[in-house]
Amino acid sequence: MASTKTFTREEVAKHNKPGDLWIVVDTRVYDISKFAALHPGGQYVLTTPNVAGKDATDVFYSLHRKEVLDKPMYKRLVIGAIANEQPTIQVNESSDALSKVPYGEPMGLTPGYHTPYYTENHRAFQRAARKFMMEEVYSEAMAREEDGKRISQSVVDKMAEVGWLHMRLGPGKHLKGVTLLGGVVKPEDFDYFHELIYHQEGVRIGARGFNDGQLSGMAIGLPPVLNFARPEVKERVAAECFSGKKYISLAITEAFAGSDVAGLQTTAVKSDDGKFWIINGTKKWITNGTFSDYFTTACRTKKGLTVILVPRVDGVETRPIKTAYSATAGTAYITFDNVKVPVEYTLGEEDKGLKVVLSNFNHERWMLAAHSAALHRTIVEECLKWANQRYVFGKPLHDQAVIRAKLAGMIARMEAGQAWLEQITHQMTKNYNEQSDKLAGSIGLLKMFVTRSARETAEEAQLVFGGRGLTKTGLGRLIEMYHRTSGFDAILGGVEDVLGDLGVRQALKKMPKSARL
Ligand code: HEM
Repeated sequence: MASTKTFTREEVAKHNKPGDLWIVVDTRVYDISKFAALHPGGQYVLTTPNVAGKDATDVFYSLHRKEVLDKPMYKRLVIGAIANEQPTIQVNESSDALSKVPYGEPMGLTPGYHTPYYTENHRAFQRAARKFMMEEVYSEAMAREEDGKRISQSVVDKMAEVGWLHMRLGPGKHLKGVTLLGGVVKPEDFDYFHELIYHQEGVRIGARGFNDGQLSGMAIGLPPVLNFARPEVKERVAAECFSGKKYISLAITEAFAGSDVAGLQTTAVKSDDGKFWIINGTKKWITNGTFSDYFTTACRTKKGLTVILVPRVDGVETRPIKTAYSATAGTAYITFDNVKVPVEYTLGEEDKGLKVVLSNFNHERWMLAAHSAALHRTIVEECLKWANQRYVFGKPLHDQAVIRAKLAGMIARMEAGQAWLEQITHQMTKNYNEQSDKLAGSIGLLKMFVTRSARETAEEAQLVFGGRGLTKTGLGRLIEMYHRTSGFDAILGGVEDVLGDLGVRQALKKMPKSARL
Protein backbone atom coordinates (compact mmCIF):
# COMPACT_ATOMS: atom_id res chain seq x y z
CA MET A 1 0.00 0.00 0.00
CA ALA A 2 1.23 3.53 -0.84
CA SER A 3 2.56 5.44 2.18
CA THR A 4 0.15 8.01 3.65
CA LYS A 5 2.90 10.07 5.32
CA THR A 6 3.09 13.76 4.43
CA PHE A 7 6.05 16.13 4.36
CA THR A 8 6.66 19.81 3.78
CA ARG A 9 8.97 20.87 0.96
CA GLU A 10 11.37 22.24 3.62
CA GLU A 11 11.63 18.79 5.18
CA VAL A 12 12.38 17.22 1.82
CA ALA A 13 15.06 19.83 1.11
CA LYS A 14 17.12 18.59 4.08
CA HIS A 15 17.72 15.24 2.34
CA ASN A 16 19.98 16.48 -0.41
CA LYS A 17 23.18 14.50 -0.44
CA PRO A 18 24.42 11.06 -1.52
CA GLY A 19 23.26 8.47 1.01
CA ASP A 20 20.43 10.73 2.22
CA LEU A 21 18.67 11.73 -0.96
CA TRP A 22 15.00 12.58 -1.50
CA ILE A 23 13.20 14.16 -4.43
CA VAL A 24 9.63 15.18 -5.27
CA VAL A 25 7.97 14.08 -8.48
CA ASP A 26 4.38 15.22 -9.02
CA THR A 27 3.82 15.82 -5.25
CA ARG A 28 5.09 12.35 -4.28
CA VAL A 29 8.22 12.09 -2.16
CA TYR A 30 10.81 9.51 -3.32
CA ASP A 31 13.65 8.30 -1.12
CA ILE A 32 16.33 7.56 -3.74
CA SER A 33 19.25 7.25 -1.30
CA LYS A 34 19.96 3.63 -2.25
CA PHE A 35 18.42 3.70 -5.75
CA ALA A 36 20.75 6.54 -6.88
CA ALA A 37 23.67 4.13 -7.32
CA LEU A 38 21.46 1.87 -9.48
CA HIS A 39 19.78 4.62 -11.51
CA PRO A 40 20.07 3.81 -15.26
CA GLY A 41 20.74 7.51 -15.93
CA GLY A 42 23.59 7.57 -13.41
CA GLN A 43 23.98 8.80 -9.84
CA TYR A 44 25.48 12.18 -10.62
CA VAL A 45 22.34 13.63 -12.23
CA LEU A 46 20.34 12.90 -9.07
CA THR A 47 22.78 14.61 -6.73
CA THR A 48 23.05 17.92 -8.60
CA PRO A 49 21.76 20.94 -6.62
CA ASN A 50 18.70 21.47 -8.84
CA VAL A 51 17.54 17.88 -8.21
CA ALA A 52 18.71 16.71 -4.76
CA GLY A 53 16.03 17.51 -2.17
CA LYS A 54 14.05 19.45 -4.79
CA ASP A 55 10.92 19.16 -6.92
CA ALA A 56 12.22 17.22 -9.93
CA THR A 57 8.89 16.89 -11.74
CA ASP A 58 9.80 18.85 -14.87
CA VAL A 59 13.24 17.35 -15.29
CA PHE A 60 11.85 13.86 -14.62
CA TYR A 61 9.20 14.14 -17.33
CA SER A 62 11.66 15.59 -19.80
CA LEU A 63 13.67 12.37 -19.50
CA HIS A 64 11.26 9.50 -18.68
CA ARG A 65 7.87 8.16 -19.65
CA LYS A 66 5.09 8.28 -17.09
CA GLU A 67 4.96 4.49 -16.98
CA VAL A 68 8.44 4.32 -15.36
CA LEU A 69 6.88 5.37 -12.06
CA ASP A 70 4.11 2.76 -12.39
CA LYS A 71 6.62 -0.08 -12.18
CA PRO A 72 6.42 -1.83 -8.78
CA MET A 73 10.23 -1.62 -8.36
CA TYR A 74 10.03 2.19 -8.50
CA LYS A 75 6.69 2.58 -6.73
CA ARG A 76 8.47 1.19 -3.69
CA LEU A 77 10.66 4.32 -3.56
CA VAL A 78 7.66 6.49 -2.58
CA ILE A 79 7.79 7.35 1.13
CA GLY A 80 4.93 9.85 1.22
CA ALA A 81 3.54 13.01 -0.34
CA ILE A 82 3.78 16.78 0.01
CA ALA A 83 1.13 17.92 2.51
CA ASN A 84 -2.04 19.43 1.06
CA GLU A 85 -1.07 18.95 -2.59
CA GLN A 86 -2.57 16.67 -5.21
CA PRO A 87 -0.73 15.00 -8.12
CA THR A 88 -1.60 16.44 -11.52
CA ILE A 89 0.25 14.00 -13.78
CA GLN A 90 0.16 10.57 -12.13
CA VAL A 91 -3.58 10.71 -11.47
CA ASN A 92 -5.57 7.53 -11.09
CA GLU A 93 -7.58 7.30 -14.28
CA SER A 94 -10.00 4.47 -14.93
CA SER A 95 -8.80 1.94 -17.48
CA ASP A 96 -11.54 2.99 -19.92
CA ALA A 97 -10.71 6.71 -19.70
CA LEU A 98 -10.69 8.68 -22.96
CA SER A 99 -7.68 10.76 -23.86
CA LYS A 100 -7.94 14.44 -23.02
CA VAL A 101 -5.23 15.35 -25.51
CA PRO A 102 -6.76 17.16 -28.51
CA TYR A 103 -7.09 14.72 -31.45
CA GLY A 104 -6.39 11.86 -29.03
CA GLU A 105 -9.73 10.22 -29.92
CA PRO A 106 -11.66 10.09 -33.23
CA MET A 107 -13.80 13.23 -33.38
CA GLY A 108 -17.08 11.30 -33.44
CA LEU A 109 -16.13 9.55 -30.21
CA THR A 110 -14.91 12.68 -28.41
CA PRO A 111 -17.32 14.09 -25.83
CA GLY A 112 -18.81 17.39 -26.99
CA TYR A 113 -18.51 16.63 -30.71
CA HIS A 114 -21.30 15.47 -33.01
CA THR A 115 -21.36 12.53 -35.38
CA PRO A 116 -23.66 10.97 -37.94
CA TYR A 117 -21.97 7.60 -37.48
CA TYR A 118 -21.53 6.69 -33.83
CA THR A 119 -24.41 6.05 -31.43
CA GLU A 120 -24.42 5.89 -27.62
CA ASN A 121 -24.02 2.15 -27.99
CA HIS A 122 -20.85 2.63 -30.04
CA ARG A 123 -19.50 4.90 -27.31
CA ALA A 124 -20.31 2.35 -24.62
CA PHE A 125 -18.70 -0.33 -26.76
CA GLN A 126 -15.55 1.76 -27.13
CA ARG A 127 -15.22 2.11 -23.35
CA ALA A 128 -15.77 -1.62 -22.83
CA ALA A 129 -13.24 -2.53 -25.53
CA ARG A 130 -10.68 -0.13 -24.05
CA LYS A 131 -11.21 -1.51 -20.56
CA PHE A 132 -10.72 -5.05 -21.84
CA MET A 133 -7.55 -4.13 -23.70
CA MET A 134 -6.05 -2.16 -20.80
CA GLU A 135 -6.97 -4.61 -18.06
CA GLU A 136 -6.58 -7.98 -19.77
CA VAL A 137 -4.28 -7.49 -22.74
CA TYR A 138 -1.98 -4.47 -22.29
CA SER A 139 0.70 -6.00 -20.07
CA GLU A 140 0.70 -9.18 -22.18
CA ALA A 141 1.10 -7.06 -25.31
CA MET A 142 4.10 -5.20 -23.90
CA ALA A 143 5.79 -8.40 -22.71
CA ARG A 144 5.23 -10.36 -25.95
CA GLU A 145 6.19 -7.43 -28.17
CA GLU A 146 9.47 -7.46 -26.30
CA ASP A 147 10.24 -11.19 -26.05
CA GLY A 148 8.63 -12.24 -29.36
CA LYS A 149 6.87 -15.25 -27.83
CA ARG A 150 3.40 -16.25 -28.96
CA ILE A 151 0.43 -14.83 -27.09
CA SER A 152 -0.24 -16.65 -23.78
CA GLN A 153 -3.08 -19.16 -23.89
CA SER A 154 -4.57 -17.67 -20.71
CA VAL A 155 -5.08 -14.34 -22.52
CA VAL A 156 -6.52 -16.08 -25.59
CA ASP A 157 -8.92 -17.92 -23.27
CA LYS A 158 -10.10 -14.59 -21.82
CA MET A 159 -10.53 -13.25 -25.35
CA ALA A 160 -12.62 -16.27 -26.28
CA GLU A 161 -14.75 -15.86 -23.15
CA VAL A 162 -15.87 -12.31 -24.03
CA GLY A 163 -16.31 -12.84 -27.77
CA TRP A 164 -13.13 -10.90 -28.61
CA LEU A 165 -12.09 -13.56 -31.12
CA HIS A 166 -15.51 -13.61 -32.78
CA MET A 167 -15.45 -9.84 -33.20
CA ARG A 168 -12.19 -10.01 -35.14
CA LEU A 169 -14.31 -11.17 -38.09
CA GLY A 170 -16.80 -8.33 -37.89
CA PRO A 171 -20.61 -8.53 -38.03
CA GLY A 172 -22.28 -11.75 -39.15
CA LYS A 173 -23.96 -15.01 -38.26
CA HIS A 174 -20.87 -16.22 -36.41
CA LEU A 175 -21.75 -13.80 -33.58
CA LYS A 176 -25.12 -15.43 -32.95
CA GLY A 177 -25.55 -16.46 -29.32
CA VAL A 178 -22.22 -14.96 -28.21
CA THR A 179 -22.16 -12.54 -25.27
CA LEU A 180 -19.97 -9.72 -26.51
CA LEU A 181 -17.93 -7.97 -23.81
CA GLY A 182 -20.45 -8.80 -21.12
CA GLY A 183 -23.39 -7.95 -23.37
CA VAL A 184 -22.56 -4.28 -24.11
CA VAL A 185 -23.77 -4.84 -27.66
CA LYS A 186 -26.21 -7.47 -28.91
CA PRO A 187 -24.75 -9.73 -31.62
CA GLU A 188 -27.46 -8.65 -34.07
CA ASP A 189 -26.67 -4.98 -33.45
CA PHE A 190 -22.91 -5.33 -33.90
CA ASP A 191 -22.14 -3.36 -37.06
CA TYR A 192 -19.08 -2.21 -38.98
CA PHE A 193 -18.66 0.81 -36.71
CA HIS A 194 -18.42 -1.51 -33.73
CA GLU A 195 -15.86 -3.45 -35.68
CA LEU A 196 -13.96 -0.28 -36.59
CA ILE A 197 -13.79 0.66 -32.90
CA TYR A 198 -12.75 -2.89 -32.04
CA HIS A 199 -9.79 -2.80 -34.44
CA GLN A 200 -8.73 0.69 -33.47
CA GLU A 201 -8.87 -0.03 -29.74
CA GLY A 202 -6.80 -3.14 -30.35
CA VAL A 203 -3.88 -1.26 -31.89
CA ARG A 204 -3.85 2.11 -30.15
CA ILE A 205 -1.67 0.75 -27.35
CA GLY A 206 1.23 0.64 -29.78
CA ALA A 207 2.48 -2.93 -30.17
CA ARG A 208 2.37 -3.51 -33.91
CA GLY A 209 3.79 -7.04 -33.93
CA PHE A 210 1.61 -8.15 -31.05
CA ASN A 211 -1.45 -6.80 -32.81
CA ASP A 212 -0.87 -9.37 -35.51
CA GLY A 213 0.13 -11.95 -32.91
CA GLN A 214 -3.26 -11.65 -31.25
CA LEU A 215 -4.68 -13.94 -33.91
CA SER A 216 -4.95 -11.60 -36.86
CA GLY A 217 -4.46 -14.69 -39.02
CA MET A 218 -7.96 -15.68 -37.96
CA ALA A 219 -9.46 -12.46 -39.32
CA ILE A 220 -8.28 -13.41 -42.79
CA GLY A 221 -7.96 -17.19 -42.61
CA LEU A 222 -11.31 -18.10 -41.07
CA PRO A 223 -13.80 -16.17 -43.28
CA PRO A 224 -13.15 -18.43 -46.30
CA VAL A 225 -13.92 -21.40 -44.03
CA LEU A 226 -17.16 -19.81 -42.79
CA ASN A 227 -18.23 -18.85 -46.30
CA PHE A 228 -17.00 -21.74 -48.43
CA ALA A 229 -16.32 -24.89 -46.31
CA ARG A 230 -18.51 -28.02 -46.20
CA PRO A 231 -20.90 -27.71 -43.21
CA GLU A 232 -19.16 -30.37 -41.08
CA VAL A 233 -15.70 -28.87 -41.61
CA LYS A 234 -17.02 -25.35 -41.08
CA GLU A 235 -18.72 -26.11 -37.78
CA ARG A 236 -15.80 -28.00 -36.29
CA VAL A 237 -13.05 -25.61 -37.38
CA ALA A 238 -15.05 -22.49 -36.45
CA ALA A 239 -15.74 -23.86 -32.97
CA GLU A 240 -12.06 -24.74 -32.46
CA CYS A 241 -10.86 -21.32 -33.62
CA PHE A 242 -13.46 -19.19 -31.86
CA SER A 243 -12.77 -20.98 -28.59
CA GLY A 244 -9.08 -20.13 -28.98
CA LYS A 245 -8.10 -23.79 -28.89
CA LYS A 246 -6.77 -23.84 -32.44
CA TYR A 247 -5.24 -21.16 -34.64
CA ILE A 248 -5.60 -20.53 -38.33
CA SER A 249 -3.80 -18.40 -40.90
CA LEU A 250 -4.20 -17.40 -44.52
CA ALA A 251 -1.52 -18.88 -46.75
CA ILE A 252 -1.55 -17.20 -50.14
CA THR A 253 1.70 -15.32 -50.75
CA GLU A 254 4.86 -17.06 -51.89
CA ALA A 255 8.40 -16.03 -52.62
CA PHE A 256 7.29 -16.46 -56.25
CA ALA A 257 4.15 -14.32 -56.06
CA GLY A 258 2.63 -11.73 -53.75
CA SER A 259 0.00 -9.37 -55.06
CA ASP A 260 0.29 -11.31 -58.32
CA VAL A 261 -1.94 -14.20 -57.18
CA ALA A 262 -1.91 -15.71 -60.67
CA GLY A 263 1.81 -16.49 -60.28
CA LEU A 264 1.41 -18.89 -57.34
CA GLN A 265 3.34 -22.15 -57.65
CA THR A 266 2.05 -24.34 -54.80
CA THR A 267 0.26 -27.26 -56.43
CA ALA A 268 -2.56 -29.55 -55.34
CA VAL A 269 -3.06 -32.78 -57.29
CA LYS A 270 -5.79 -35.35 -56.60
CA SER A 271 -4.73 -38.81 -55.38
CA ASP A 272 -5.54 -41.73 -57.71
CA ASP A 273 -8.67 -42.62 -55.72
CA GLY A 274 -9.78 -38.96 -55.86
CA LYS A 275 -10.17 -38.80 -52.07
CA PHE A 276 -7.20 -36.59 -51.22
CA TRP A 277 -5.31 -33.56 -52.37
CA ILE A 278 -1.54 -33.98 -52.47
CA ILE A 279 -0.04 -30.55 -51.87
CA ASN A 280 3.50 -29.42 -52.65
CA GLY A 281 5.02 -25.98 -52.50
CA THR A 282 5.94 -23.10 -50.23
CA LYS A 283 4.34 -20.03 -48.71
CA LYS A 284 6.05 -16.95 -47.35
CA TRP A 285 5.22 -14.07 -44.93
CA ILE A 286 2.33 -16.00 -43.40
CA THR A 287 1.16 -14.10 -40.31
CA ASN A 288 0.59 -16.45 -37.30
CA GLY A 289 1.96 -19.29 -39.43
CA THR A 290 4.52 -20.44 -36.84
CA PHE A 291 1.77 -21.42 -34.42
CA SER A 292 -1.20 -22.13 -36.70
CA ASP A 293 -3.04 -25.43 -36.69
CA TYR A 294 -4.83 -24.69 -39.97
CA PHE A 295 -3.74 -22.92 -43.14
CA THR A 296 -6.26 -21.55 -45.63
CA THR A 297 -4.07 -22.26 -48.62
CA ALA A 298 -4.26 -21.13 -52.24
CA CYS A 299 -3.07 -23.90 -54.57
CA ARG A 300 -2.63 -24.24 -58.28
CA THR A 301 -4.88 -27.03 -59.63
CA LYS A 302 -5.65 -28.40 -63.10
CA LYS A 303 -7.59 -25.45 -64.47
CA GLY A 304 -7.05 -22.65 -62.02
CA LEU A 305 -6.66 -21.93 -58.33
CA THR A 306 -8.26 -23.95 -55.55
CA VAL A 307 -8.34 -22.90 -51.91
CA ILE A 308 -7.81 -25.79 -49.50
CA LEU A 309 -7.89 -25.83 -45.73
CA VAL A 310 -4.67 -27.57 -44.75
CA PRO A 311 -4.40 -28.87 -41.18
CA ARG A 312 -0.94 -29.09 -39.60
CA VAL A 313 -0.29 -32.71 -40.61
CA ASP A 314 2.77 -34.66 -41.79
CA GLY A 315 4.66 -32.77 -44.45
CA VAL A 316 3.72 -29.29 -43.20
CA GLU A 317 6.69 -27.40 -41.77
CA THR A 318 6.78 -23.80 -40.55
CA ARG A 319 9.83 -21.70 -39.89
CA PRO A 320 9.88 -18.22 -38.36
CA ILE A 321 10.91 -15.37 -40.65
CA LYS A 322 12.77 -12.54 -38.95
CA THR A 323 10.96 -9.32 -39.82
CA ALA A 324 11.25 -5.72 -38.68
CA TYR A 325 8.44 -6.19 -36.18
CA SER A 326 8.08 -8.53 -33.23
CA ALA A 327 8.32 -12.30 -33.64
CA THR A 328 5.13 -12.51 -31.56
CA ALA A 329 3.28 -12.08 -34.91
CA GLY A 330 4.48 -15.58 -35.81
CA THR A 331 5.43 -14.66 -39.40
CA ALA A 332 6.31 -17.91 -41.15
CA TYR A 333 7.86 -19.55 -44.14
CA ILE A 334 5.87 -22.72 -44.83
CA THR A 335 6.79 -25.80 -46.78
CA PHE A 336 4.26 -28.38 -47.97
CA ASP A 337 5.91 -31.65 -48.84
CA ASN A 338 3.47 -34.23 -50.25
CA VAL A 339 0.86 -33.12 -47.75
CA LYS A 340 -2.25 -35.30 -47.88
CA VAL A 341 -5.53 -33.50 -47.21
CA PRO A 342 -9.06 -34.98 -47.68
CA VAL A 343 -10.96 -33.37 -50.57
CA GLU A 344 -13.68 -32.46 -48.06
CA TYR A 345 -11.31 -29.65 -46.97
CA THR A 346 -11.72 -27.85 -50.29
CA LEU A 347 -13.07 -24.33 -49.78
CA GLY A 348 -15.50 -23.37 -52.51
CA GLU A 349 -15.36 -24.91 -55.95
CA GLU A 350 -12.37 -26.62 -57.48
CA ASP A 351 -10.41 -24.35 -59.85
CA LYS A 352 -12.53 -21.38 -58.79
CA GLY A 353 -10.40 -20.37 -55.82
CA LEU A 354 -9.78 -16.87 -57.10
CA LYS A 355 -13.31 -16.02 -56.03
CA VAL A 356 -12.55 -17.30 -52.52
CA VAL A 357 -9.30 -15.34 -52.36
CA LEU A 358 -10.87 -12.13 -53.65
CA SER A 359 -13.88 -12.38 -51.34
CA ASN A 360 -11.55 -11.70 -48.44
CA PHE A 361 -9.50 -8.81 -49.68
CA ASN A 362 -11.77 -5.82 -49.19
CA HIS A 363 -12.44 -6.54 -45.56
CA GLU A 364 -8.78 -7.23 -44.88
CA ARG A 365 -7.67 -4.00 -46.53
CA TRP A 366 -10.31 -1.97 -44.71
CA MET A 367 -9.16 -3.56 -41.43
CA LEU A 368 -5.52 -2.72 -42.15
CA ALA A 369 -6.48 0.87 -42.93
CA ALA A 370 -8.32 0.99 -39.58
CA HIS A 371 -5.21 -0.30 -37.78
CA SER A 372 -2.91 2.11 -39.51
CA ALA A 373 -5.18 5.11 -38.84
CA ALA A 374 -5.45 4.24 -35.14
CA LEU A 375 -1.72 3.92 -34.64
CA HIS A 376 -1.29 7.19 -36.52
CA ARG A 377 -3.50 8.83 -33.87
CA THR A 378 -1.39 7.34 -31.07
CA ILE A 379 1.71 8.86 -32.66
CA VAL A 380 0.08 12.27 -33.06
CA GLU A 381 -0.81 12.13 -29.37
CA GLU A 382 2.78 11.19 -28.47
CA CYS A 383 4.12 14.11 -30.52
CA LEU A 384 1.68 16.60 -29.00
CA LYS A 385 2.61 15.49 -25.50
CA TRP A 386 6.32 15.63 -26.25
CA ALA A 387 6.16 19.06 -27.88
CA ASN A 388 4.37 20.25 -24.76
CA GLN A 389 6.63 18.74 -22.10
CA ARG A 390 10.02 19.05 -23.77
CA TYR A 391 11.89 22.30 -23.16
CA VAL A 392 14.56 23.56 -25.56
CA PHE A 393 16.34 26.90 -25.37
CA GLY A 394 14.29 27.56 -22.23
CA LYS A 395 10.94 27.20 -24.02
CA PRO A 396 8.56 24.35 -24.80
CA LEU A 397 9.40 22.54 -28.03
CA HIS A 398 6.10 23.69 -29.54
CA ASP A 399 7.40 27.25 -29.36
CA GLN A 400 9.34 26.41 -32.53
CA ALA A 401 7.28 27.14 -35.64
CA VAL A 402 8.88 24.23 -37.47
CA ILE A 403 7.54 21.82 -34.85
CA ARG A 404 4.03 23.30 -35.05
CA ALA A 405 4.15 22.93 -38.84
CA LYS A 406 5.04 19.25 -38.44
CA LEU A 407 2.19 18.75 -35.98
CA ALA A 408 -0.22 20.46 -38.37
CA GLY A 409 0.73 18.10 -41.18
CA MET A 410 0.38 15.03 -38.98
CA ILE A 411 -3.01 16.00 -37.57
CA ALA A 412 -4.38 16.84 -41.01
CA ARG A 413 -3.20 13.58 -42.57
CA MET A 414 -4.45 11.49 -39.67
CA GLU A 415 -7.91 13.11 -39.54
CA ALA A 416 -8.32 12.96 -43.32
CA GLY A 417 -7.63 9.22 -43.26
CA GLN A 418 -10.04 8.62 -40.39
CA ALA A 419 -12.80 10.66 -42.04
CA TRP A 420 -12.50 8.68 -45.29
CA LEU A 421 -12.35 5.44 -43.34
CA GLU A 422 -15.58 6.29 -41.51
CA GLN A 423 -17.30 7.27 -44.75
CA ILE A 424 -16.44 3.92 -46.31
CA THR A 425 -17.43 2.12 -43.11
CA HIS A 426 -20.81 3.82 -43.37
CA GLN A 427 -21.24 2.42 -46.90
CA MET A 428 -20.34 -1.03 -45.58
CA THR A 429 -23.14 -0.85 -43.01
CA LYS A 430 -25.60 -0.25 -45.86
CA ASN A 431 -24.66 -2.67 -48.60
CA TYR A 432 -21.88 -5.01 -47.71
CA ASN A 433 -22.69 -7.41 -50.53
CA GLU A 434 -22.29 -4.74 -53.13
CA GLN A 435 -18.96 -3.89 -51.61
CA SER A 436 -16.65 -5.48 -54.13
CA ASP A 437 -18.34 -3.68 -56.96
CA LYS A 438 -18.77 -0.30 -55.35
CA LEU A 439 -16.05 -0.16 -52.69
CA ALA A 440 -13.07 -2.27 -53.79
CA GLY A 441 -11.47 0.67 -55.57
CA SER A 442 -12.19 3.12 -52.78
CA ILE A 443 -10.87 0.74 -50.12
CA GLY A 444 -7.69 0.28 -52.18
CA LEU A 445 -7.21 4.03 -52.47
CA LEU A 446 -8.06 4.53 -48.80
CA LYS A 447 -5.46 2.01 -47.70
CA MET A 448 -2.90 3.57 -50.01
CA PHE A 449 -3.57 7.03 -48.59
CA VAL A 450 -3.64 5.97 -44.95
CA THR A 451 -0.46 3.90 -45.07
CA ARG A 452 1.45 6.43 -47.15
CA SER A 453 0.52 9.26 -44.83
CA ALA A 454 1.46 7.04 -41.86
CA ARG A 455 4.98 6.74 -43.16
CA GLU A 456 5.19 10.47 -43.76
CA THR A 457 4.16 11.00 -40.15
CA ALA A 458 6.65 8.34 -38.99
CA GLU A 459 9.47 10.39 -40.55
CA GLU A 460 8.22 13.65 -39.11
CA ALA A 461 7.66 12.18 -35.66
CA GLN A 462 11.19 10.89 -35.58
CA LEU A 463 12.49 14.37 -36.34
CA VAL A 464 10.32 15.83 -33.56
CA PHE A 465 11.72 13.32 -31.07
CA GLY A 466 15.32 13.48 -32.35
CA GLY A 467 17.63 10.75 -31.02
CA ARG A 468 14.87 9.48 -28.71
CA GLY A 469 12.88 8.44 -31.76
CA LEU A 470 15.66 5.99 -32.61
CA THR A 471 15.69 4.11 -29.32
CA LYS A 472 13.53 1.09 -28.51
CA THR A 473 13.05 2.07 -24.87
CA GLY A 474 12.34 5.32 -23.08
CA LEU A 475 10.49 8.41 -24.21
CA GLY A 476 10.54 7.74 -27.94
CA ARG A 477 9.81 4.01 -27.85
CA LEU A 478 6.48 4.29 -29.68
CA ILE A 479 7.99 6.58 -32.30
CA GLU A 480 10.79 4.10 -32.94
CA MET A 481 8.26 1.24 -33.15
CA TYR A 482 6.06 3.18 -35.55
CA HIS A 483 8.97 4.21 -37.75
CA ARG A 484 10.15 0.60 -37.91
CA THR A 485 6.74 -0.97 -38.55
CA SER A 486 4.48 1.51 -40.36
CA GLY A 487 5.62 -0.03 -43.64
CA PHE A 488 3.87 -3.29 -42.74
CA ASP A 489 0.43 -1.83 -43.33
CA ALA A 490 1.66 -0.48 -46.67
CA ILE A 491 2.46 -4.02 -47.81
CA LEU A 492 0.23 -6.54 -46.01
CA GLY A 493 -3.04 -7.24 -47.79
CA GLY A 494 -1.81 -5.65 -51.03
CA VAL A 495 1.04 -3.28 -51.73
CA GLU A 496 0.17 0.41 -51.53
CA ASP A 497 0.94 1.21 -55.19
CA VAL A 498 -0.93 -1.81 -56.49
CA LEU A 499 -3.99 -0.81 -54.46
CA GLY A 500 -3.81 2.77 -55.67
CA ASP A 501 -3.69 1.48 -59.21
CA LEU A 502 -6.64 -0.83 -58.53
CA GLY A 503 -8.64 2.18 -57.34
CA VAL A 504 -7.93 4.14 -60.49
CA ARG A 505 -8.57 1.19 -62.79
CA GLN A 506 -11.93 0.56 -61.15
CA ALA A 507 -12.84 4.22 -61.58
CA LEU A 508 -11.82 4.18 -65.24
CA LYS A 509 -14.02 1.14 -65.86
CA LYS A 510 -16.99 3.18 -64.72
CA MET A 511 -16.24 6.27 -66.77
CA PRO A 512 -19.33 7.15 -68.81
CA LYS A 513 -18.70 6.94 -72.55
CA SER A 514 -20.05 10.46 -72.87
CA ALA A 515 -17.63 12.03 -70.41
CA ARG A 516 -15.85 14.92 -72.12
CA LEU A 517 -14.44 18.24 -70.94
C1 HEM B 1 12.09 8.14 -8.87
C2 HEM B 1 12.93 8.72 -9.66
C3 HEM B 1 13.56 8.13 -10.87
C4 HEM B 1 13.45 6.88 -11.42
C5 HEM B 1 12.64 5.69 -10.89
C6 HEM B 1 14.23 6.86 -12.62
C7 HEM B 1 14.38 5.77 -13.46
C8 HEM B 1 15.04 5.80 -14.67
C9 HEM B 1 15.01 4.74 -15.64
C10 HEM B 1 14.26 3.42 -15.51
C11 HEM B 1 15.78 5.13 -16.67
C12 HEM B 1 16.06 4.32 -17.96
C13 HEM B 1 15.35 4.94 -19.14
C14 HEM B 1 13.85 4.83 -19.13
O1 HEM B 1 13.33 3.70 -18.97
O2 HEM B 1 13.20 5.87 -19.27
C15 HEM B 1 16.28 6.43 -16.37
C16 HEM B 1 17.09 7.15 -17.20
C17 HEM B 1 17.54 8.45 -16.91
N1 HEM B 1 17.21 9.20 -15.83
FE1 HEM B 1 16.04 8.65 -14.29
N2 HEM B 1 14.82 8.09 -12.78
C18 HEM B 1 14.42 8.88 -11.74
C19 HEM B 1 14.74 10.20 -11.54
C20 HEM B 1 15.54 10.95 -12.35
C21 HEM B 1 15.81 12.35 -12.16
C22 HEM B 1 15.23 13.23 -11.08
C23 HEM B 1 16.67 12.72 -13.13
C24 HEM B 1 17.18 14.11 -13.29
C25 HEM B 1 18.19 14.50 -13.94
C26 HEM B 1 16.93 11.54 -13.97
C27 HEM B 1 17.75 11.49 -15.07
C28 HEM B 1 17.84 10.43 -15.94
C29 HEM B 1 18.62 10.44 -17.15
C30 HEM B 1 19.49 11.59 -17.66
C31 HEM B 1 18.42 9.20 -17.75
C32 HEM B 1 18.99 8.73 -19.09
C33 HEM B 1 17.95 9.14 -20.12
C34 HEM B 1 18.18 8.72 -21.53
O3 HEM B 1 18.78 7.66 -21.77
O4 HEM B 1 17.69 9.45 -22.41
N3 HEM B 1 16.22 10.49 -13.45
N4 HEM B 1 15.82 6.83 -15.14
